[in-house]
Amino acid sequence: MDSLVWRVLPLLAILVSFLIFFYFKDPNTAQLLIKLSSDDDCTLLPYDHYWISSNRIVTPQGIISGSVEIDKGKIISIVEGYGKKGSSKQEQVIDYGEAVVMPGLIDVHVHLDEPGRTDWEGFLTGTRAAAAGGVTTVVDMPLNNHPTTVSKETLGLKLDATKNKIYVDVGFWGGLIPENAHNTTILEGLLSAGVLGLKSFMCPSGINDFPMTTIDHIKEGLSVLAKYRRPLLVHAEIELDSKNHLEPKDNGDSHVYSTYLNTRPPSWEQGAIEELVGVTKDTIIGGPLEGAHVHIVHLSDSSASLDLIKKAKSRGDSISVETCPHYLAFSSEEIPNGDTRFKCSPPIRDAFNKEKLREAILEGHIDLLSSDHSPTVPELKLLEEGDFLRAWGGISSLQFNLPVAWSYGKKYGVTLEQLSLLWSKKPATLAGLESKGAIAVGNHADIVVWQPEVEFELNDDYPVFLKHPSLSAYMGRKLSGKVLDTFVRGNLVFRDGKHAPAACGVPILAK
Ligand SMILES: NC(=O)NC(NC(N)=O)C(=O)[O-]
Ligand SMILES: [Zn+2]
Ligand SMILES: [Zn+2]
Repeated sequence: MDSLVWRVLPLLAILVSFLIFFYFKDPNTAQLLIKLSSDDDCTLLPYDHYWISSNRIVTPQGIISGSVEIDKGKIISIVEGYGKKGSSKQEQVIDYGEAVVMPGLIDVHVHLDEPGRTDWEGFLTGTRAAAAGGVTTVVDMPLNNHPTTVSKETLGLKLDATKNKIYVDVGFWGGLIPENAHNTTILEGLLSAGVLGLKSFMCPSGINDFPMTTIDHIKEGLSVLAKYRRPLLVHAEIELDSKNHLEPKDNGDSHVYSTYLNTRPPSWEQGAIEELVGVTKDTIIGGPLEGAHVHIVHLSDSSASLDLIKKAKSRGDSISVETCPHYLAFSSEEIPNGDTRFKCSPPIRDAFNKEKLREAILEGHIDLLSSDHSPTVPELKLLEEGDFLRAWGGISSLQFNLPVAWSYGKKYGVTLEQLSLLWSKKPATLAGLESKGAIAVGNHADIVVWQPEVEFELNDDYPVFLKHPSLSAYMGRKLSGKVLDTFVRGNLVFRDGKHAPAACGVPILAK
């Protein structure tokens, strides 16, 4: 008997050390090995009623020095005066000193690609990266996943795929494609099932089961959306005929960025937006499409396209526009030959265009920022070949939204209050997330705590949680703005490089 115990014990010890090794080596593997389910595993904090104090809390009324009281996931009071917690017991106070306490970022343009293309990204990797970057809510695009999210049933597949995998809250855009634009039953089914709005392409999307829509499909979609009071997001580029193309430079060498840039001129964006504003005129109060809203995603052209949007806004159209950090950080002149990490559509344009986009942000003509995080696998990004014409278009950036927007934005005068409008309040409004987007009493305690002054380099030692870190155009850059802690509905989901043991984000469905 004794000898049996002595034989089993070492085996048991080996098994336990194996489990411990995998747990600390790779938390994803740990999730597969050990089923974690308790509520306590959702948060790195041992209590659910606590205060967060800081000298720099970004609120809708400005930056205050004080404390935010959180109870069971909600903000229940905000007290001005640092060190004055409003409670005599003050049992649980997290004092962040000079670190900035800001509403968590809401990224309304993220391609998580699950189900169907989890080798590109996925709910687990994407939302872990989001949490590490202070993004507390993402809204997932209806394409690159397979099948695309174009019906109640395909939304159901998305929801199934989120189980135990989302570290932050996730909403969903549904797809508007010719097939459902003509079929109100499918479209209403999708909207009733809870997508926050619809998304369509005015040019080929690169995904077979996500065909482009004409302006007539868009009108049909808007008339349904008007009833639900939810937005239509549009990839606004339209393929114009060859006479509108600029002459290819550099002999059409596909390893040179300008060759690709010339294939998608600003007139493609202008052409699409011209058609759109012809329709958004009907969204004015009292108009036939009152209740509908058009949101133009990832605007790159800061000239005529932006003018059209400004004019439509001043006329009272229900229209908004986003741009992405890569259009504010990079310019075409700097993109090295063959570096396909920078390929996206619409393309990154020249430095003059970038400056105009920056001005438009400061002047309030651009409503919000989003990442358009759209990764793929290395084989399709063609880094080895460096072929801009054949490589997949999409920038990988979700984890770096905050430090990138801050590092490049502060140089031209963006303030913390503006950042929180562009990344939290306005995106919450677009997506209809009433309890998110601001540090305000009654709201979800979705909070990022970060140090704007701390600099770091995105090198190989930096903990990147994206599925394919090497595909991000930001690798190798020096940035400022280190995320310390991320709270999602009061759960501390990320602290100083480490995630909570379990994924307790929730799917957000519109009612
Ligand atoms: N299928 C995509 O993910 N496309 C995306 N690609 C980019 N932006 O290059 C997009 O949002 O258009
Ligand atoms: Zn797009
Ligand atoms: Zn996109």
